[in-house]
Order: sequence, then structure tokens, then C-alpha cells
Amino acid sequence: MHYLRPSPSLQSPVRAMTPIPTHRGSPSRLVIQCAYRFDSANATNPPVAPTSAGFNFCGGVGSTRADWQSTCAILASKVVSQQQDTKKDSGNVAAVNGHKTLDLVPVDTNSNLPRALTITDLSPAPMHGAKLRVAYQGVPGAYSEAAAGKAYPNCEAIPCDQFEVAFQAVELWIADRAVLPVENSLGGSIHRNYDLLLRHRLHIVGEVQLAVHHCLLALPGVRKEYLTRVISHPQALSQCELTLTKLGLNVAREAVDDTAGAAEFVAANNLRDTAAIASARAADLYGLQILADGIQDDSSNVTRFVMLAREPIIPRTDRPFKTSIVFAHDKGTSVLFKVLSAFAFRNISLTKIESRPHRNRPIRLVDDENVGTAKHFEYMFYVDFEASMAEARAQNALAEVQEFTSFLRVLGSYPMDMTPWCPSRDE
Ligand SMILES: O=C(O)C(=O)C[C@]1(C(=O)O)C=C[C@@H](O)C=C1
Repeated sequence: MHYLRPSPSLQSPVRAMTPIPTHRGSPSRLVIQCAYRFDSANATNPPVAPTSAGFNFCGGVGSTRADWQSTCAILASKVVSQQQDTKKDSGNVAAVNGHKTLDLVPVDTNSNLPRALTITDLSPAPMHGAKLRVAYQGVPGAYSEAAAGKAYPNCEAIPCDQFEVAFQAVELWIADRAVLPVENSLGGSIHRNYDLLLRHRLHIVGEVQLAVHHCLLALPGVRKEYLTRVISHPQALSQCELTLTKLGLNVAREAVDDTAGAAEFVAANNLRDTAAIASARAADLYGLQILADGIQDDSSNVTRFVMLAREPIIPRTDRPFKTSIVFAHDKGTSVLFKVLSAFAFRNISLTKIESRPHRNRPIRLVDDENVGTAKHFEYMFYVDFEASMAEARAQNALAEVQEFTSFLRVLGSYPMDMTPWCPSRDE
């Protein structure tokens, strides 16, 4: 099976990528031409803790509020300059159903004044005026593509051969968003993607929960008895483990990069002894038959995806928000307990806590004088909590957390996906 990957031997920054950003017809995936690998063991190029302007907690609540204000100002000025451009072209007359109408925008005597933010400014549209371009790992038919469509209906989904490439697509302005699976209700956390969130400087701007309904796919005419192998994404294989055994499929299981890629591989190589675990849409796209439907071990199998962007969104309080942070501390007793109690005392619910070993990968910390030092931490802790960064209780909790920790970064504050997916929630 041939999957293109960034070359591990190259360590220079990305020079170019090959965007083929369409999934009309037969799409190709984004691949890195000149590969870039973050060498975290290399102290000269360790991952950087982003600056306060990048929505990072560096100087307590006061500076963070200021950061938000400047971020708002930047967003507002972008909106104003875009508006001024379009006004120049159209004058004050617009056409509706062929009838000319007067655009009743009040004449602003001082056009330099920024106008007030409105609700539409809070979910920024792509600056290029086209469809929102969303990078995902996999090929069409992958669940990540479905998650992109759920989060951004009518978006243009851009297939990438690796998660790293999806991040870079956004960083290099080839895509506007990236979609990243972070947790599955059966398989648990997708650890590698947590590491990527830390290594890159993108911001979490949303989440979606996607019900994942797996099918066993094979070439038309193939029967279960012919199979000697089942291939899929490792998460998908583990989500169907018991059912495969129940179906009598005690055959070799092989992991590939994504579910739909597995289906494509079976079809492209005319494999009559191999089945793929993938979506019904993948069966349609690659001309496979569905041998078994709904083969996930748990009928309420759900994967949580986060959406990433170059800029954070402005947190609000008019709907439920979630905030994701990552922190690390020097050796010491009860730091974790203190951090958790900062949330508990303010009645802030935690929805997730994850620790990742981080011993051999230094983090570059930047102090108030902008001097950077590489620092090693044994563990990184990731916490999601149910509050918006626009709430005083969340700001105060983080100010307290900052006192106990040596490194703290807000990965994003974003609207919660409230789609009910767990049957027990509706009962
Ligand atoms: O392979 C895919 O189709 C994906 O979108 C990836 C992925 C994952 O990484 O967990 C997404 C959802 C499912 O849980 C299985 C696989």
C-alpha cells in the first residue's frame, strides 16, 4: 500500500505544498513536497509556547483581557476594511431580483471609526470570499470528511495524507480550517493528535461529535468466507473488534491511515480476500458492497472532532462554551490537586483530563522580557472545562492555575456541540 509521507530525513521548513483542493471527480490528497518535521529533541527548534497575542496565558487575567481586546480590534478592523472595499465597487445601490434598491447604510461622517461587532463577525467567514476550505486527514468517505461537513455545511473539504499536513495546510493558508479527531467513545483519546495540538499554533474554534457507523466492505461478489484480512484505521479496527470475532472473522487485521483509504485500496487493487472497515459513503464512492452494517461494538459509537483555525474566535456567554487548556508544572506535590480545585471551587465542570508523557521534548518558554528558554517537563496535562473565557469565573480559575504551573496555554474557547448522542441523556 502506498501512502505518501513527509520524509523523516528532511528538517528544513516547508517550502511548498501541492494543493489539489477539490473533491469533485477524483480528488488527490495534500502531500508535503519538501517535508518539515518538528524535531522536538533539537533544542534549537523546540516547540514554542505561543505568545500572549496568540491567545496564551502569559501574564495573568489583566494581560489576557487586553489580549482579547486587541484581538477584537484586529478582527473589527479586518471587517471594516473588507466592507470598505466592497462598497467602493458597488456604490450604494444593490440589485434584488433584478430591481435596483438603495442600500440604506447610514453615511458615516467619520469612516475611520470602527463599527460595532455584530453576531456575524463572531464566526469569521473565509477572507478569500469563496467556500470555507477545511483540511482533513484521509480520502473522501473518511469520517473526518463527514465531521468537516457537519461543522461547516457546504465547505470544500480538502483531503490530506496526514494530520500534520492538515495542520500545515491551515498554517500556510491553503485551508481555512482543519478538522482533527481527538476522542472516541470506545477507543478513548487519540493521543498523537493531542501532541500535534501542542506542537502547532492553531486554535480550537469548535467541536463536533459524529456518530460513527462502521460497515464491512468488500468487492461485489466476495463472501465473508473468502476473507483472510480486514484492513482499516487502527481506531476503527479497535471499535469493531468484538463484532468481527462474533462474525467469525478471526482473520488478520491490518492498520492503514484512514478508513476510506482502506476501502479505496481494496477496490484499486481488486483484492478479493480483503475487506475494509469504512463508512457506507466509502462503499458508494469506491464501488464496494456492504457485507455487514453497523459493526461497531457499541451502537452509540461517537468520535469527537475539534476544528482548528489560525485565529481564535471571540468567546461568548450567550451559549454553552467549552475551553481547552494544556499545562505543565515542575516537580512538586499536589499541583494537580490545586489546579483541579481551582475549577471545583468555581463550580466549573471538567469534561476531560489527559496526561501525556513529555520527558524528551523541550518546550520553549518566553518570559516577560521575551527571552526564551528550553524547558523539560515530565508530563503535559490537557484539560477541557465547561465555561467560556468570556466568563470571569473561567478567567479567575486560569489566573489561579497559572500560579501553580510553569507552562499554561489556552488551546481554544469554543461553542460546545450540544447534539445529543448518548441515549441516556434523553431519558
Ligand atoms: O479514518 C477515518 O475515516 C477517520 O476519519 C479517522 C478516525 C479516527 O482517527 O478516529 C475518525 C473516526 C473514527 O473514530 C475512526 C477513524
